[in-house]
Formats: sequence, C-alpha cells, structure tokens
Amino acid sequence: MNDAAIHARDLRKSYRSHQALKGVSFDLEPGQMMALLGHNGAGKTTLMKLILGLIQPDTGTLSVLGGVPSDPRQRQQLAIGYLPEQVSLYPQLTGEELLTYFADLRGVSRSRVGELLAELDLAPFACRPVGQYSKGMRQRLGLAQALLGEPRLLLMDEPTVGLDPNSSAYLYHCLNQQVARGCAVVVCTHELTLIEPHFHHALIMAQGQVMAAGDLATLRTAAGLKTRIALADPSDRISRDNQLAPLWDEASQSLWVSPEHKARTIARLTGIHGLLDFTVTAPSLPDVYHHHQSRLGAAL
Ligand SMILES: Nc1ncnc2c1ncn2[C@@H]1O[C@H](COP(=O)(O)OP(=O)(O)OP(=O)(O)O)[C@@H](O)[C@H]1O
Repeated sequence: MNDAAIHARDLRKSYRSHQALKGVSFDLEPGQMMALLGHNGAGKTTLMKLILGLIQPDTGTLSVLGGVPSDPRQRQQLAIGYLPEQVSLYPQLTGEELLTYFADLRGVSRSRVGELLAELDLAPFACRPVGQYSKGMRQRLGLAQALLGEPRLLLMDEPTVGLDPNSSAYLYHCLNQQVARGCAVVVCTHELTLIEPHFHHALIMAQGQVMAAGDLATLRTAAGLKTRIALADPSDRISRDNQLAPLWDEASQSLWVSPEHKARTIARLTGIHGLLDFTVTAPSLPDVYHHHQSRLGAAL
C-alpha cells in the first residue's frame, strides 16, 4: 500500500500511432502542491485525464489516493476534486443555488454549501445570479464546487487564466489552505511566476516525457543555472581579485555563480572587499523552464 496521493510509474499512452506519454513517473505526497508545466501538446491534459480515470494508460502503474482511477467502482470512492479550464456554470442560478444543485447531485450535505461560500469569500454574493459574477468570483465558485466532497486530491487546469493579480493571489491563498489541511493539489499552468512561491514539486514535461522534476532548489541545481549577484558599484576591486574576476560579466554588471559558490562569493565580497550594496537573484522557475525548453529546441 502506497501512501502517496499519486504514485505514477512509467506511464505510457498513445492515441493511435501518436505517443502522448512516453514513460512518465512521479510521486505526489498529501499536503503538497505540484506544478504541472509544459508547452502545448506536452501531455499534461493526457496525464490529468489518467489521474481522473477518464482514460486508461496503455502500460505503467498509476495509483491515486491508494486506488486505481480507471476502475469505475474505485473511481467513485476516490475523493478527487477537479476544476477544468472552462467551467460551465448555469448563469441564471445564484451561487448558492448552483452549489446546492451540485451538492445534491453528489450526495453532499447542504451544510457544506454555506461553509464553502464563506470560506471562499462568496457569501455576500450568494444570492446573485452567476451570470453577473466577475471572472475571479466564477473561478472561486468553480473551486467551491471542486471542494464540495472535501477532496484529498485537487486538480486545477489553468486556474488563474484571465484573473487579475489580486484574484490570482486569492486563488492561491485558497489552494494553500487546502494544502495546509493535507490535500494534495495539482496545478496545470503556464503562469509560472504566479505558482513559483507556492509549489512544492514541479513536473516539467515536453513531448510526452518528464524533462525535469523536483522542488525549485533541485530544479536549479539540476539545470546548472547560476545565481546573479548584481553590484551597485564594483569599482576596480573585482577585476583585481583573481577569484572573482572570472565570474564577472561587464554587460550585466554582475557576478554569476553556481549555487555551491554563492555563500563563499558573498563572504568574499563583504569580508575582503567590504562591499555591501549588491542584490542576489537565484534562477526563477521561468528561468529553469526556459532553460529546458531551449535545450529541447537545440536538440531538435
Ligand atoms: N484524443 C486525442 N486523439 C489524438 N491525439 C491526441 C488526443 N488528445 C491529445 N492528443 C495529442 O497528444 C499530445 C498531447 O496532448 P495533451 O492534450 O495531453 O497535451 P497538453 O500538454 O495538455 O497540451 P495543451 O497545453 O495544449 O492542453 C498532443 O500532440 C495532442 O495532439
């Protein structure tokens, strides 16, 4: 018995002669958020459909919350919440009516409706027709329907598309609350900067394969990307320092150092040269992502 929320090993899936997944493996633990990343056609939707049990893998092992999602009887029991990219909500119903409708449909107590409206800051709009909701409110209502059954795994497909910065931040705040109660969350997104502060584990996919996986520190190290130390006033001290000079880039007025040399370089700047006015920028998730995409482009 595996305790992982998702345990995937060597998943393969073809549509006729096209191999959409070519051996995908990963684990997602309860209380963790996974960023599912990749260009169009990378295989993300296929992976989501496998997790939801909508399609079956050709080969490989997939266990979701300890069950087999493609088995119809097991799927019914699995506490999975799903928010698709295009949520269709009946515009003439109020938020409360809509959630009540879904609650009845799924045999969930109606008391959950009030709880979720309050939790997602929708209580003041509960009696307003959904057709009059803003995009951010509609997305929170979509999340509320996904949370009705108190899922232990939540799948979100492009949840922040079209949302303003405040609404996106609030949505991640809501997702973090789910993570804090032990729910595993998968977010499929192209909005890398938005998910960067929140994810625990990323799966970067391309052409049906996993290009890179892990937390941000692991991804940075694996990609071999350097940290930038931008100096406000380098004077000529750097060019006269044998250890720092090779790291210096004139165009960016910065030192570029590998993760293992970062602490030593900063100690040298402050201790030996007395320089304190600098900013340290580690590679971001978009940097890591673009590194892999350009590596792939070069290999083609
Ligand atoms: N039902 C299908 N029949 C045939 N080919 C398909 C089918 N579904 C997906 N594919 C192909 O499989 C590959 C992976 O598709 P998938 O939808 O999983 O990618 P994706 O990463 O979700 O892309 P996007 O970001 O555009 O949604 C693509 O080349 C796609 O054209």
